[in-house]
Amino acid sequence: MNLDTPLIEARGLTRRYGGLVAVSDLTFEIWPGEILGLIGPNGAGKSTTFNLLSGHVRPSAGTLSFAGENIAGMAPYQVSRRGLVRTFQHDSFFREMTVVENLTVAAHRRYRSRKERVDCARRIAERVGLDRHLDAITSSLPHGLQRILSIAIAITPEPKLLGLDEPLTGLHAVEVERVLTLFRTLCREDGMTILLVDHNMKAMMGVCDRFVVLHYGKLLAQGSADEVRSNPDVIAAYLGRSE
Ligand SMILES: Nc1ncnc2c1ncn2[C@@H]1O[C@H](COP(=O)(O)OP(=O)(O)OP(=O)(O)O)[C@@H](O)[C@H]1O
Repeated sequence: MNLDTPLIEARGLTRRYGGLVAVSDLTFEIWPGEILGLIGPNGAGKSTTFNLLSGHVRPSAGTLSFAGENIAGMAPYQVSRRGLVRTFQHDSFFREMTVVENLTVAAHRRYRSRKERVDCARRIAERVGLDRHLDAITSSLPHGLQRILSIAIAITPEPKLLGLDEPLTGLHAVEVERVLTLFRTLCREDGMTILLVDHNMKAMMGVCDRFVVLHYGKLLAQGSADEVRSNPDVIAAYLGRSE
């Protein structure tokens, strides 16, 4: 991994919906090994930016590269094959299957033999702390563990960049801490890069290395938690929201 080269490089990224510019001339980078928080008030363009990166939305203008390769306009499956894997706001797994069965399905693309897939499933389960729940039916797990399973499925192909769309929604405080610890581990120990979008600002401020702040689709600010927290433009954009 070349730490001097951005993993994501967006230049003038723009997405229009008729007369509405959801993302406007956005230029930013995501660096290898960081947890980047994408924040901004409601309607700022976070989801659209996230969808542009993962290929779920096509740019109207601008360039977008991932690990040095132009990915603007690629389909989601092409982007994910290159190592940019995302989660969605809803959990995506087979609810009536067990944890190990879900993870075995997720290992399908990486391994050919059933034994290799099951071994991989067990390894990933251990990595994220689901090893005690291998045979639990997924729908019977507490919400926090279901969320961890979604993340486990996303990391099974060993992505270079893991995009997490509101992964903390609906989790109670203990579950949030557990998931944040997992994010830190994935970055620090597994060398993964994480893009995080979430409305839980306290958690975001605690876990993200750096922030990109959007407002009306434009880049408003970027920097560390302290830098964006003390930025008058950011404070004004949030109109005194204390979180
Ligand atoms: N498919 C679409 N068609 C038309 N307008 C859209 C579409 N998707 C998003 N928009 C508009 O683009 C703007 C940015 O929306 P987006 O969902 O990216 O913001 P957001 O920061 O994720 O908001 P939130 O925090 O509320 O989820 C909004 O004005 C939204 O209404």
